[in-house]
Amino acid sequence: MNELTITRPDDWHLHLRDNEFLTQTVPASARYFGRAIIMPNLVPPVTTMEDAIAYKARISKATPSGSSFKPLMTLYLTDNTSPKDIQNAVDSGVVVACKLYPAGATTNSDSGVTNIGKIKPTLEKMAEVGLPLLIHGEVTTDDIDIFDREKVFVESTLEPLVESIPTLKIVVEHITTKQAVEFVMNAPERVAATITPHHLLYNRNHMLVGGIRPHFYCLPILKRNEHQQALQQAAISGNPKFFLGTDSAPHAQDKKETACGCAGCYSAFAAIELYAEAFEALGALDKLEGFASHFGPGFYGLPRNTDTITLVKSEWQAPETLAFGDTDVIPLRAGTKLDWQVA
Ligand SMILES: NC(=O)N[C@@H](CC(=O)O)C(=O)O
Ligand SMILES: [Zn+2]
Ligand SMILES: [Zn+2]
Repeated sequence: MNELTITRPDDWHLHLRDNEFLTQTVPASARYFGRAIIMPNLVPPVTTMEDAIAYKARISKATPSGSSFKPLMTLYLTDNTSPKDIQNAVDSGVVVACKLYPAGATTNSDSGVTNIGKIKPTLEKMAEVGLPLLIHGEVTTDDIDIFDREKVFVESTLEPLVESIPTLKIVVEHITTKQAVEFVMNAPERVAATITPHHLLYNRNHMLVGGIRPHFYCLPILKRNEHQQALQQAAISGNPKFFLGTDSAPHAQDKKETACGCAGCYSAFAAIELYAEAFEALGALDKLEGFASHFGPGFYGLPRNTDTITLVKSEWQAPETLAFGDTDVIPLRAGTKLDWQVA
């Protein structure tokens, strides 16, 4: 297949950062994504409906004229997020979900939730009003190995949470293990997962064999190839619980190439192109449209986009660097050949 036309896709997990960065990050995603779930881990985080409205306005200002790109805003849950905050968020009509970062789990998660038990009434309120809970699913305790943090979170936190609030919609974000795949597959219909392009295309060997490659460092960290294979099978399965979320998370080059580098891969410049490559390698290009364009809106209860985009098989080279505020970001696959382009 040399050409593929699909319903316009959406990105259900995206970091746009803020202020001077928006002029680069927003046009990159607005190029062909219809909508995106905008992650709230700014400094300070987006914790109130007012913050979300103001952030949305800054994103809209950076959206190219003529683009129909729609940011879908989220709130960052803290130990202090109250049921009233949830009600305000829903009433605003701007917030479509709330994000749970276990405190200390990832970039800008210091104000995250220290103990899920503390916000049970808030989560119950979310269930009542139908707001999905988006979860960075990793435990953070020192005694748990970084490669096991998602697996342990599934057992210790997700399984009891799904039971304890029987109507709460949950997205396990950026899953990276076969345990997470199995958990989501066996969970009720109200539980889904996003899968990133980098976790489909790479495993920890790509990051660590022959030299350490900081631009593959993200959280949850790349795992063994058997986990990569489980994610690939989930993505091409046609199961609507698994859908596209890039977790495109740009950091300036000097924040990645340093003694203690930040976690996050920047993929938004070529996201659907990278997914197409991954699906093609699995002989499953026919499954891309469901994953990228149908299952996400289905889960969120939103209409599908009504127009299409066309992917063309035609080799090009990913840029070595891209502008990022007054610095640079090194994109995923910098300087290498990509097979697909959006016409
Ligand atoms: N995925 C990452 O490695 N980093 C994300 C945060 C996140 O999604 O966990 C970021 O904001 O940089
Ligand atoms: Zn995360
Ligand atoms: Zn993320």
